[in-house]
Amino acid sequence: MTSPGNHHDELPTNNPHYTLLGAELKLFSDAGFDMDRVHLKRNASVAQLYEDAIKKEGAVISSAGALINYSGKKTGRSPKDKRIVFEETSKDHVWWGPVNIKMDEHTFEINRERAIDYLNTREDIYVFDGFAGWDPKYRIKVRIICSRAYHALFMNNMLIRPTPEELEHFGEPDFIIYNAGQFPANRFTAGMTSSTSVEVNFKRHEMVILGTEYAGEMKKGIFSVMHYLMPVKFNQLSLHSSANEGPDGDVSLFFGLSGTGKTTLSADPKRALIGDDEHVWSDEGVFNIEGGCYAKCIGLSAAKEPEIYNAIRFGAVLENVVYDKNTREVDYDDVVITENTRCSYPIEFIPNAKIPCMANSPPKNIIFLTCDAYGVLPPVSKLDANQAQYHFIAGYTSKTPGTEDGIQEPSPTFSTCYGQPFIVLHPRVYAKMLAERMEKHKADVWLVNTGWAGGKFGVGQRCPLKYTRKIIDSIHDGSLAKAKFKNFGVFNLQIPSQIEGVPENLLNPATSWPDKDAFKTELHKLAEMFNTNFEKYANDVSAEVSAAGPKL
Ligand SMILES: Nc1ncnc2c1ncn2[C@@H]1O[C@H](COP(=O)(O)OP(=O)(O)O)[C@@H](O)[C@H]1O
Ligand SMILES: C=C(OP(=O)(O)O)C(=O)O
Ligand SMILES: [Mn+2]
Repeated sequence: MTSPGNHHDELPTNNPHYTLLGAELKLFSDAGFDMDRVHLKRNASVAQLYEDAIKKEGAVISSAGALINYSGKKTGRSPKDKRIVFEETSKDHVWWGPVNIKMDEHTFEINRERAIDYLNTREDIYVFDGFAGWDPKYRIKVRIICSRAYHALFMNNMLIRPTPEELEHFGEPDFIIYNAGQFPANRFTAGMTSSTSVEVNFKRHEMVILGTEYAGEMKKGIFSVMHYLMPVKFNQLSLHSSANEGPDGDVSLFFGLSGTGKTTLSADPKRALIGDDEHVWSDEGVFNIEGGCYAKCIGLSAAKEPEIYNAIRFGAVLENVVYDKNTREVDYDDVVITENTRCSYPIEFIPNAKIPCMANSPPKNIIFLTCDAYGVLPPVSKLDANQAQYHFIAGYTSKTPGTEDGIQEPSPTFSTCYGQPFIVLHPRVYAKMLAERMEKHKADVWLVNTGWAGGKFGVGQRCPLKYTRKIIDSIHDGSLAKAKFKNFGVFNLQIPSQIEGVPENLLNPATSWPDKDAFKTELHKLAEMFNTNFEKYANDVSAEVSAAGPKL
């Protein structure tokens, strides 16, 4: 079982799939790894990754058994440092611009070499082989190569974990991430502007990470890859949404930018969790891309979010949290390191997860989560088909502090497809596929504002989670679809007059704001922002969709 120079004899023998042999090993030497020196640890056990992270990276075990790690300087994504390689296979598909910034092939090669050179200097190199996409018809094989045990454990949680048989017959991966995030990029390399670089090469099926140890880059990187491959190669629709399923098999999708409530609201004891962040609406139904969840930990409590709270145990990875040195208890309210404290855990840590994470029916309810910082949009409204298109393309919401480098307070944004940082193709491509599917399967579409509400609920406070949950319940039990609606002017949204368990006053910002003039001013201001933002999409949609926006 040993090959020259590769210290396999030192490895535990109780995991026969640990070792890479022959042709598989040759992929590493061909890539530039110094096989006489490096020590590959492939799909190492959770226990071993814990030990390594503790010994080498200063990780500690929380009182609940999770592994507490730190990602260093970067505690959120670095969208300004993300690049896509401009080459013959990608050039006509990618929506080039501020989201998908071009990088030339040569620069990619320089950075890739730099990453591998750095990895060659490490004592251990961690390899994690897993899948993205639960439906075997559309899944891809992903290989993570990294220098931190913490990153390997993170991707062990976030990708779909292979069975021993699948690992044994894994073969050549469809996509590889080289994560040398501990080492900086060279700012003086042509085309580079900082020492952080997150770059995807669709021709080479590779991604390179330098100068950031924020683990979320890897999972969102794979999401970008799927956001390209699914529509382009498979004609299937990838979605930045969570998904769950009711006892009768009805599927709900929750779209939303980071921090809007995908993870929180999809973990619902009354429903089976399909996934918390990335899905595909395929010809067969809905499937999750990932094998785990990545929850925000800020303000987390057992009382408010018991499913997530209890998922934080042995095997889970806690990032950038503050803990008590004696008890090892985590203080989820302490945000001195970052507001973007996180935990990743395998999806089966949520008690009612649906494994395999897929449903063979199309969604019945589609919920657009928005976090309105102005407190103008109602907590829930019903959208018609044109409004659904309009709002999906507009993607109005707020950025949550800490999720992106440099965002310090909730900042209003139009994040197209409710996930602008991750889309690779022009928004019209995803919007068209969504419209076709919604039309065919007659899904109901709801706009839910989990952000600031007006009146006594407003002023510095988000819509209380317990009321948002009641709203979601009323969607799922069918009562909301049958409710009496009235028109919410300017935006022309249909809002319900009543929902059981929700104060009536909360449902209509026009009445919940104590200062009516201030409300009107804010409403008009937001409507104008919508109209200005949508001008750039005027030629991409029908006249009916364009007309579905606010009217002043
Ligand atoms: N009304 C609400 N609905 C959903 N989440 C809320 C609400 N009010 C506060 N929150 C908090 O907002 C955060 C939502 O984050 P999360 O569910 O992880 O979002 P996402 O998965 O979309 O990134 C959680 O910390 C949650 O406790
Ligand atoms: C991990 C992220 O997303 P989400 O909050 O949607 O899980 C992110 O935006 O970096
Ligand atoms: Mn989430």
